[in-house]
Amino acid sequence: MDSLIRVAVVGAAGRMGSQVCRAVEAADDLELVGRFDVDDDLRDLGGADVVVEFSVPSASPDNVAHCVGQGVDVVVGTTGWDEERLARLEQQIADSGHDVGVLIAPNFAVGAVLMMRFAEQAARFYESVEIIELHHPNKVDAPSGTAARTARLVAAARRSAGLGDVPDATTDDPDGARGARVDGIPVHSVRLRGLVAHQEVVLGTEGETLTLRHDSFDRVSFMPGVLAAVRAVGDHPGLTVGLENVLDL
Ligand SMILES: NC(=O)C1=CN([C@@H]2O[C@H](COP(=O)(O)OP(=O)(O)OC[C@H]3O[C@@H](n4cnc5c(N)ncnc54)[C@H](O)[C@@H]3O)[C@@H](O)[C@H]2O)C=CC1
Ligand SMILES: O=C(O)C1=N[C@H](C(=O)O)C[C@H](O)C1
Repeated sequence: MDSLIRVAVVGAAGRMGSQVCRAVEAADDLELVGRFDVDDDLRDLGGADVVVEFSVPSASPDNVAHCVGQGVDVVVGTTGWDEERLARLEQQIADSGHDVGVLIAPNFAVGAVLMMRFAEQAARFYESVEIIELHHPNKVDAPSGTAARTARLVAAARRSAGLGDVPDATTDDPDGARGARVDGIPVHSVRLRGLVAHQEVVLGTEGETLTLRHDSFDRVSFMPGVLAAVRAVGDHPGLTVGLENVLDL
């Protein structure tokens, strides 16, 4: 049998981190060698081959930079990776002198990845599009990373197709009822006890609408994607954004 992949988890005490620890322990080809959370010294990362990072947006860039500096591949699920952060990370990888791979995915659920792809494909056929993301009320960031990425993919597809702004006659919205705009696409965030992670992409044109919806009812839904990324990241040196890159989509 090939040697086991040694995995450490950063953010191990959190909702996602603890689920990842259980998934790694249950996998025959992986070995859990470290659990790190806030205030732990990451040092040599427990001798890990791959780190899985699910912490908070304010801490993730430093944690990932530490792993890169140690020459350890990283799978990142934490949100908040805007263009500026990604550019800085790309430079850190280039400067590290290590042939290291970093895979960042805003959503590891296969259905969510497909939803993003379908939304991108559908975008050019519809004049209107809005995104509604719905999450548990303990989530600290809004809009969700998934919604932000979906909006950017849809906006790029619309631009390629020569579509202009989404139609919207609103001139009077003192309470922000029309939601946020990400790359010109309206995004609405709902926080509700009982939910886990959900998103709708609603597209409309004359006489018809199309609704794409994905629901994660349990955090186990993210685990096949996380484990696929752990197994693949060593074959993807440099920075990779999106699980679709290891799913052959
Ligand atoms: N990509 C994906 O598929 C998914 C991404 N997420 C994202 O993952 C992140 C974590 O989500 P949850 O687990 O629900 O949050 P959580 O709040 O349950 O867990 C975060 C953990 O990070 C720890 N932490 C805080 N500062 C740290 C530091 N400096 N170093 C190491 N650990 C630190 C906290 O103590 C906590 O244990 C969020 O950004 C969330 O949006 C969540 C679900 C799926
Ligand atoms: O915080 C969460 O729970 C989730 N965060 C990610 C996001 O912001 O898109 C992925 C998923 O939606 C769950």
